[in-house]
Amino acid sequence: MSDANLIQNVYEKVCQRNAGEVEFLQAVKEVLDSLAPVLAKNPKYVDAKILERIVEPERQIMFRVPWQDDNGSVHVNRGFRIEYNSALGPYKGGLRFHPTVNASILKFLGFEQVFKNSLTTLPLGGGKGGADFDPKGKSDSEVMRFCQSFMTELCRHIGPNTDIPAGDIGVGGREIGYMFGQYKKIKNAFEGVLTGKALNWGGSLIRPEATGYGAVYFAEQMLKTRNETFEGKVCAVSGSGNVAQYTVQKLNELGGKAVTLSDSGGTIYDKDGIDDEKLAFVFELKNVKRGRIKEYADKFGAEYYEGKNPWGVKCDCAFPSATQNEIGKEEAQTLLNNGCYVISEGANMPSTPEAQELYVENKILYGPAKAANAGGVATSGLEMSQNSQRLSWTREEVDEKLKGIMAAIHQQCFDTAEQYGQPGNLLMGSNIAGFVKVADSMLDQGLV
Ligand SMILES: NC(=O)C1=CN([C@@H]2O[C@H](COP(=O)(O)OP(=O)(O)OC[C@H]3O[C@@H](n4cnc5c(N)ncnc54)[C@H](OP(=O)(O)O)[C@@H]3O)[C@@H](O)[C@H]2O)C=CC1
Ligand SMILES: O=C(O)CCC(=O)C(=O)O
Repeated sequence: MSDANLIQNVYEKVCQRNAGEVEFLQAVKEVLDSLAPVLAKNPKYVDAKILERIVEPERQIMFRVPWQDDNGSVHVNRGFRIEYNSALGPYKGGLRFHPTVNASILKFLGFEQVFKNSLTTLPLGGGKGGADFDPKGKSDSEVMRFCQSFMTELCRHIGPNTDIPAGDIGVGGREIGYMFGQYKKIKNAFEGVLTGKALNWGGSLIRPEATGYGAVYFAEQMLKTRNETFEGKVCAVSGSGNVAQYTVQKLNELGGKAVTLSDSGGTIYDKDGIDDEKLAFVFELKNVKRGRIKEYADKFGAEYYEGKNPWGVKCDCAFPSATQNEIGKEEAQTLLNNGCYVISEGANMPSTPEAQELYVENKILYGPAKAANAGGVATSGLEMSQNSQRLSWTREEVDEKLKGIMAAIHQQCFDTAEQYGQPGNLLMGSNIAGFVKVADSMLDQGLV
């Protein structure tokens, strides 16, 4: 059978076994579509059925999460942990609390995480988890009770050498704190079982900043290949949560001008730029008051586009930092028509396959999610190292390491794309470079 046919067969089997899981199937197809030249060079992967094994999660855990609201009413949510692949190290990846969470979304995220973590060069396997719980509009006490109930079950499955969750959409410092407290109480162990912890009790400097900073460092590396910098570049950023906030902060520091932010209600457009003072308002609005981005427009007289995303705004660079499939073919074409030529994905799988095809065809500087947003999990890896050594590194030390890791990831993707005859195609480069290390480790470890 030809390698292309083998890949098609594997994909069809995944479709049959995971019928209707559209996000998961999309993520699998993207990786498989890059792999024919790797199989041609490495028949050992075919013989050992690496593709058939790598698409299947090692373990999928689903559980009931009962909790009580402030009025005493009982609610039941569904919790998950997908322990996808441990060839490179313990399972590592975030937890998402959002009403749309289901097995398909967490399997796509877990699958992506395997290759992303491989690119970081750190010893991290891949996993993801979460619940269809919506923290929006809930009191702190309700969020705490939910987190405690979630961890009461999850704690059986995780540990500092087994599986180390972190944050993602809807899970920030507050939620990590409540979950850590419950884990410690049940296990009677103060250990590095979660990352994204607060500094006082085992967190790392720069972890909150890392995903956003990393996406900007990655874009900086892409610009460097054309002898350019961020100086004067107009940047569109989506989302207004953790990743978006620190993306804007780093862009400001490097001379870029961020002009948009968004949430599920709409987009703000500030043609003068979201400077550090305005960004401080966003930090307070989103992380303390937990308000809507529209209030930025009210406060600073910026434009507000109700129900719209930022991709219609003229920009040089785009940083999708909200959620999956937020840039479709039409939005991608609009970005290109408006002169955008740098896309660095802070969110996971924010571009549809049709949008990705346009980026590659037009040879723009495209940093795919599993490479461009790997700074978050990489810094989680640095948090784990500090926990193991009972040490805390300085802000400068962690930031330097993050910068070095992002440059190394870019170089790996760039070199791999060249090696496989597709110079500049970092989509292909990231998929192949991420895959090869995991595949080789699976071969080393036998049929497990
Ligand atoms: N945190 C991390 O370290 C990492 C995060 N990522 C990815 O980055 C992205 C953002 O995560 P993060 O910043 O942590 O999450 P947050 O919860 O802090 O922020 C998410 C932001 O995205 C918006 N958003 C979420 N869903 C939608 C939607 N369906 N439509 C429009 N806007 C939406 C939210 O708006 P609203 O409040 O209205 O829902 C909010 O502004 C995700 O794709 C995540 O997987 C990737 C690597 C690491
Ligand atoms: O820091 C981590 O472990 C998880 C980060 C994450 O969820 C991601 O990279 O998507």
